[in-house]
Parts: sequence; C-alpha cells; structure tokens
Amino acid sequence: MRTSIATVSLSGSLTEKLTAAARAGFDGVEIFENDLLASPLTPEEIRGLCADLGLRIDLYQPLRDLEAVPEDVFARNLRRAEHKFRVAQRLGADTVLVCSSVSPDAVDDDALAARQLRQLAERAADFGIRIAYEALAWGRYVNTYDHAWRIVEAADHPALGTCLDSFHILSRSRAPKDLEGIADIPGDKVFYLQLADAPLLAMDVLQWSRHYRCFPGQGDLDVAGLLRQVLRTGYAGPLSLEVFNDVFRQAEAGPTAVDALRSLLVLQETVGEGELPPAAAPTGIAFAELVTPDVEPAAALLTALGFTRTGRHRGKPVDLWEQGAARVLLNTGPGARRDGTVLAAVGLEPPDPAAAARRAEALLAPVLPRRRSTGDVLLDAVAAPDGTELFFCATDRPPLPSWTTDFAPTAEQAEENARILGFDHLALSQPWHQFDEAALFHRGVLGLDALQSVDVADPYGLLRSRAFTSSEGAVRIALAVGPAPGDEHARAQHIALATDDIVAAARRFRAAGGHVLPMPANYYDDLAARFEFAPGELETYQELDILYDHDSHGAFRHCYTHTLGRVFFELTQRVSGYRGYGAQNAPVRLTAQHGLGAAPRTAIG
Ligand SMILES: O=C(O)c1ccc(O)c(O)c1
Ligand SMILES: [Mg+2]
Repeated sequence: MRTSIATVSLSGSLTEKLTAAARAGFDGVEIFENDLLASPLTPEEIRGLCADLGLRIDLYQPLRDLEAVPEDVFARNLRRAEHKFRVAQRLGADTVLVCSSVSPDAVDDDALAARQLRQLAERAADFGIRIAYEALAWGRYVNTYDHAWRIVEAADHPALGTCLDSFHILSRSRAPKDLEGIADIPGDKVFYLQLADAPLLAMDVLQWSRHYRCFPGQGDLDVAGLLRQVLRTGYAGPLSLEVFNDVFRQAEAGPTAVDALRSLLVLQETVGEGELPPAAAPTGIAFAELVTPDVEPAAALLTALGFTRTGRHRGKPVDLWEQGAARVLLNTGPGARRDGTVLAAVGLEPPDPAAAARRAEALLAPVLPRRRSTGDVLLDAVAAPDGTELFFCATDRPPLPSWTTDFAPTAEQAEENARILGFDHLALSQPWHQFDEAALFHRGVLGLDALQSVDVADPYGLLRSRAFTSSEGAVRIALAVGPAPGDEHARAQHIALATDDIVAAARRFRAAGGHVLPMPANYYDDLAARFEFAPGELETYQELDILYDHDSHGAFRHCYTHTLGRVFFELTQRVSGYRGYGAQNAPVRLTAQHGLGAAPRTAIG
C-alpha cells in the first residue's frame, strides 16, 4: 500500500521534514497547515519541492470549526474555507481534511451539520477538491467515527467522505465490537486513513493526543485491528502517519522518518499485506562484546567473576572469555572509545541468521560490513537504533559457519566449578529520543515480545525501562532511557549473568578481589518488613550486598559489580520462574551507583 506521513510528525523546517520523509522512502505527505504558514516557500514551490523529492501531497489539513453553526457564522466559514481550497489547489493536493468542530458556536444538530458540509463539498468540488471529515475525539458534538460517518452519509455529496484516524477512534473505545461498524462504511467514502498509536495513559484525551501519540507498534492501541476493519471497506488510499509527539518534535527528522516507515512495514505485515522475510526471534545470545581501552581492569573483572580467557582472535586484538554458556569478547582494538569500556556489540542466534539479516535490512536497519577482518567468518550484522552492532550468528551449529572458529584456543582451561551458567539479560541504555524507536526495532526487526515499560526513580530523575524477550526467555534484553541526556549513570549498560547459587557466586567474586556495589542497611530493614526469610538468610544477603525480590512466580536474588566505563555486571539468580528484573530494587541500586547509597567498602573475603 502507499505510505504517507503528516509533516507534523517530524521535526525541523518544512524542507527538512519533506527531505526526511522522501529519504526514508515515503510515497506521500500530509501538509500540516502550521508548517505551510511558517514556511518561506510558496505553495507552488512546496509543490515543486515535493515533486522533485518524489512525494505526492496526499492531504492538506486541518480546516477547523466549520460545521453546525448559525448561517451568518457559516457564511464567514465558507469564505475562509474557499481561501484554503485555493491554497490546496496551488499545492496540488486534492483532499482537504475538515475536523469536527470544537467551537462554542456549534450546535447539536446533525441535519444542519450535514447541510453545511454538503454546501462546503459543493464549493470544494468547484476547486477539484474533496473534503475528508474527521471526528476529533474531543469534538464538541461529533467525536466518534460512526457519528461523523452518519453526517457524511446524510450530506450525500461525491466530494464529501470521511477521514478515519486510529487515535481518535481507539482512544475512545477499544472494544473490538465498537470497531465493527467501520467495515460497513463504503470504501470509496473513506477518503483518508490516519494512523497513530499511543501508550495507555489515564489523562485528558486532547493532551494525550497532542503529546503522546507514537508510531504503530510503539504504543498499546490495536492499530492493526483497526486497519483490518478499514481494509474490509475496500479502502485503497494511503496509510498515513499522523503523530503528535513531544520527543519526535525534538529529535532529528531523518531517523524519525525511518522509524516511522518501519512502523508501517511491520503494521502491513501484521495485517497480512506486504512481504517481509518472516520474523523468528533469536533462541540465544552468542556473545556480548566489550570494547575497552583498559584491558587490565576489564580482564581483572572478568577473572574475578570466574571467566576464563579461552580464545584469541586470529586477526585482531579480541579475546574470548567464557563461563558456562556466557561468552564475552574483550576488544582492545582501535574501536576503543573515548568514554572507556562500552558494550558495543551483541551476537544473536536466530534459527536462520541469513533470513534474520534479510528481515532487518527490509526493515531499514543499517547493514554493517559482513567481514570485520581478513579470514573472519562472514557474519551478517546490522546497527540497532542506539548504534549497538547486532550480529546474526550461529554457535557450533554445523553446517552453519560458527563465529567461534575465528578464535584460536588458548591453553587456559575453564574453571571446573563455575558459578555462572550463562547470560540472564543484557541491559542497554538508549539515547533519550530513541526509546520508542528501539522498542519497535526489538519487536518488529528482532521478533522479541515486549513487556510493559516501568518507571524507576533515579536520585536525579526518572528512568523508563522496558524488557524484550523471546518466548522461551532464552533472550532477554532490557532497554532503559535516562532522565538527563548527559547523565553517565543513565548511559550505563550492563550484562546480567545467571547463577543457580548467588551466595556462592558473590562469595567467589569477593574472594577473587571483586568489588560488589554496597547497599544501605535501610534496604535490608525494609526487606525484613516485606518478606519472611529463613534464619540467617537476610543476614547473608546484607553481608554480601545481595538484593531480593519476589513476584507471583518466584524469587529473585541479585547483586552488582562496580562500573567500568559505561559497563557493569549483575549476578542474578531466578528461583521458581521469577519473571521480572528486580525493578523494585532499581532505585536503591541507582542511588548506590551515584555513590550516595552507602559508605564505600573494600572487598571482603
Ligand atoms: O489535534 C488536533 O487538533 C488535530 C488536528 C488534525 C487532526 O487530523 C487530528 O487528528 C488532530
Ligand atoms: Mg487526524
């Protein structure tokens, strides 16, 4: 289907918005009136620019507060509308959106609304223009799609149809049966379809719409369910994104436009349109790669955690460290960055790595060079929105090439009684303006399931965190976005390791000289109030700075290492199928990481 985007969804000048939409690959745009008013370009110049960029102007909008008013008011409104029809004509736009009135002049009279909209349509037709009438969710009398359609039907003019906007519809009613009426509208009377998602928020609908809309797949609304109903009408116009969002208004237009188009590609797949290589979530994490300028402290930390350096890359300064199924690459090559140690790459194990790469590319993920050094196994890789390199690979799964063959074994033997079984999850901090984009990427491109996002209090702001998992829980990635763009703690990334005995793992780490993040006594006092522990259990947690949580499934015990550059490790033990990530404990952890939690202690044996 054709794709379009409203200029209001992107940041910048009108020229920047149009350029970004065209570069991302959109077929058309809706010109939002404010963008035109503020632009130095004449309507003819905008039309020419769009033509040069290969964009069709699908819609000019909005015209407000026109219908169901006393005759003298309507006469003035008609004059105003004619003016705008002329602008639309100069733009080369054949459809103008009229949204339902919020005016105090409006009266509750559908027959009057229909008569006046018919008059408006007659006038529009003289200009070769069609009117798409949209019910705003906060319209004074007309605020549902079926009410707007009844008026359009009664007006009965070929130049008058309706505009369906998923936000206005789904913000008011989410019961599937309320959407069934959509399919009864004749497809040729649906003049336009605007799509937006939004997180579920308990707030005034106008504020919700103007600040929190997001692209389909990024929020909680069933945009796909709505689109299925619209497609049943026979609607053949564009899928057009109209997203009012405070973050997208500030973020760079280029990446936002790519994110936007990706959302439409995934949405079309969901409703059985378009063709994408199918999604198959990875079934494991092959490796996590740290790039570091300081090999000594990083190697010391891995050693204290019980990792062994089992391999050396045949062509580059990269070591493979292993423990259980956890594999960490330590890269001391020229990629080392100014901000010290970073988690720069993740190896994912999809059932079919080449197919996963094709899907990522089809969904506009930047493709990285397949071979990183001479002799390397060819691996498909793409960049996640935050720049993390994602490798699609296989680990010892013949006949697929295994990335491990790039490493020559060292003589070092992995520890016998290793405490770490594998990765529990990876936590990646996201740039403040890319959280929704990253959510869509992890769901749509990687095929992971999203959990609800949670808010976590940091001493200097609020952190938002959201986990993405494969259905068997073999891959868990937690994304977080911090309060202040420059806050180093908000930029921290971490590798959570799984153990079946956290007490032994923590003791081993300390005995090997590791520093555990110290926790305050008040925290343990609160645990004593909230949970019942076996004799001595809580004292052991306090001694070892182990945190504790419990959900309806089971228990979670975890502790943290100090931070190296942007990276720290977490030791975790899930008992009886605990599903969470210890979010309840995150504010205490964050405070401790700011150095505000407890007097620093040195390691004890
Ligand atoms: O918020 C608004 O006013 C507004 C304007 C035009 C639209 O199409 C819309 O969905 C909302
Ligand atoms: Mg709209």
